[in-house]
Amino acid sequence: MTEPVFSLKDIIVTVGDNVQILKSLSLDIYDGDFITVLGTNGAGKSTLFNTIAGNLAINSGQLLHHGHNIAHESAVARTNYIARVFQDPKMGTAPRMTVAENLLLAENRGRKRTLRSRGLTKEKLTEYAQITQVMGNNLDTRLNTATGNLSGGQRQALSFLMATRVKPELLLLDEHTAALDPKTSEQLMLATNQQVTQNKLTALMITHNLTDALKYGNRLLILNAGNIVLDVRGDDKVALDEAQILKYFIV
Ligand SMILES: Nc1ncnc2c1ncn2[C@@H]1O[C@H](COP(=O)(O)OP(=O)(O)OP(=O)(O)O)[C@@H](O)[C@H]1O
Repeated sequence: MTEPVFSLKDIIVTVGDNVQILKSLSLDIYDGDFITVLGTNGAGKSTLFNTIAGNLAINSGQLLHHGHNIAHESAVARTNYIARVFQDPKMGTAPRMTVAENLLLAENRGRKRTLRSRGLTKEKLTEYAQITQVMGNNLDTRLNTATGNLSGGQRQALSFLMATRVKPELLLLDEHTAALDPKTSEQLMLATNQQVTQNKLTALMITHNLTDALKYGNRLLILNAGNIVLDVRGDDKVALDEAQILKYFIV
């Protein structure tokens, strides 16, 4: 069987007075997995992402990347192979820089100075027009606009493109469509699915939208009280419905 790209083994995370918020959580993430992550408020979904991204220390257990324990690696070091898109459109982009400048910045992430691209050439701008056009929200007409002047949907689409400009080994989507109006949210979700499947990205997506969780991805997780209570993939996921999912939403 293929080795997982990331493996969480018996992860315990405690806060405050020894309160466990992840309780011996184990999870193997395989190349190409597109996993939707559900759970009640406070179930531990963002804590799981913070743990994987290195924003929260683990108390015990192992976090393996291709078999190597990265639990003590800094969050900054992990950005070389893990990318994240947050719920808040203001995060993930530099507001005073233009769309094109932000994309160039993302492209240079993790590269040595000598390998950096030569700046915003005509060819680059043509390439950026093509990749932004795919997002279907006129971002391609705003390449020279300061990011702070974009709509929330355009800014989230840009955050997504930046997170995936250099193909990450793991993409963490943290309710990235939740702050958008229904139409814009659906548009970004469709573009997300297209990009994740076409580019064979490995991704975890937290959502409170049961329809999206069922519709997208090859695998679905439900967290409850700091642990995984359901982990289904393939045909088992296809066979799930909202009523079955809701049975796992125990507060
Ligand atoms: N740094 C922290 N200090 C104290 N408690 C924390 C910390 N981080 C998370 N928690 C607590 O851990 C629990 C899980 O929080 P988490 O944010 O992971 O839940 P969630 O599933 O993402 O919820 P939501 O759907 O509301 O975003 C909550 O009870 C939260 O209050």
